[in-house]
Amino acid sequence: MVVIDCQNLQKKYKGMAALNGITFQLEDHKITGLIGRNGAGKTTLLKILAGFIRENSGEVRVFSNKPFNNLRVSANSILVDDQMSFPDSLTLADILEAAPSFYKRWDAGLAASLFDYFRLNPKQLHFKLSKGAKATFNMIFGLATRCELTMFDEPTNGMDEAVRSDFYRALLKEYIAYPRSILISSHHLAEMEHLLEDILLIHKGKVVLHQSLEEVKEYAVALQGQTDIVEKLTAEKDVLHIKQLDSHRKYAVIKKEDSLGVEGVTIQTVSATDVCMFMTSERKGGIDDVFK
Ligand SMILES: Nc1ncnc2c1ncn2[C@@H]1O[C@H](COP(=O)(O)OP(=O)(O)OP(=O)(O)O)[C@@H](O)[C@H]1O
Repeated sequence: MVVIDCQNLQKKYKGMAALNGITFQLEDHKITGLIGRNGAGKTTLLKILAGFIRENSGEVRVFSNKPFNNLRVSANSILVDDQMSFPDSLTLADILEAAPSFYKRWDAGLAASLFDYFRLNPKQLHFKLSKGAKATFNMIFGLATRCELTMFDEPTNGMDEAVRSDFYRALLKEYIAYPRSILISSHHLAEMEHLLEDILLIHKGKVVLHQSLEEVKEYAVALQGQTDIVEKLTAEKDVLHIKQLDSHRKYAVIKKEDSLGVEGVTIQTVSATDVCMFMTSERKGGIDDVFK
């Protein structure tokens, strides 16, 4: 079943395009990583999907409904981010108590166990929590809703190493026990790679790549060897990244293809993180280009 359907989605802020024709579909029961550089449009996309803001043009459907101001969408989806706000007068315990009246699949047992594990104080007010404690509470809230569509925007921001690793584990365990559609934006692809089935890579408000993680890992190869041989081999190719290693050796990343074997050149795999970084880089040589 298609949970999210975006067709040529556009969003502008004061005339500047944040989303510039986003088209993709998300099937249910998958964990998808929403990856992109700063300013790529990830938060804007998530806010539109959650129904918080409205697109300027194009089509967006969540559970076949337009999400903006839609009760069916908001009761079955949640966006966990650092802007989640609750009434100032409510303690954390009050928030957890009120949650099931809106989220019908709310799991009070899970919320209570995670709350204890992370040693949160039930009498604390949400707006007074530290950055890390707020991120932890929001994550617990998001998981306990068991919403059919659960979206996280940079959920580990502010969490320490141990909490981040616990979060990824809790997310995976929850997903296995109660499958749902999870869309998670992060700058830390490498550390959450083990969770992901698919990658949705966006750049400048457009989808650059939407593939399974396995396909992304197979997307490119790196050639390393004598400069003239590497240059000859990559002359007609779509080069994603290039780096001069020393006075006579070069490193180049190209789209994977068969029969590249040439003596004097080693062929290496390219990680999903690097594929995403190279495909969204303005310069083929990255930061090195600035110092040429
Ligand atoms: N409320 C706003 N008013 C004006 N411009 C905005 C607003 N929100 C976002 N933008 C702009 O829209 C573009 C996309 O921003 P968005 O926050 O969606 O990107 P992002 O991929 O989430 O970035 P980051 O990884 O840095 O959080 C950026 O150029 C940003 O400056």
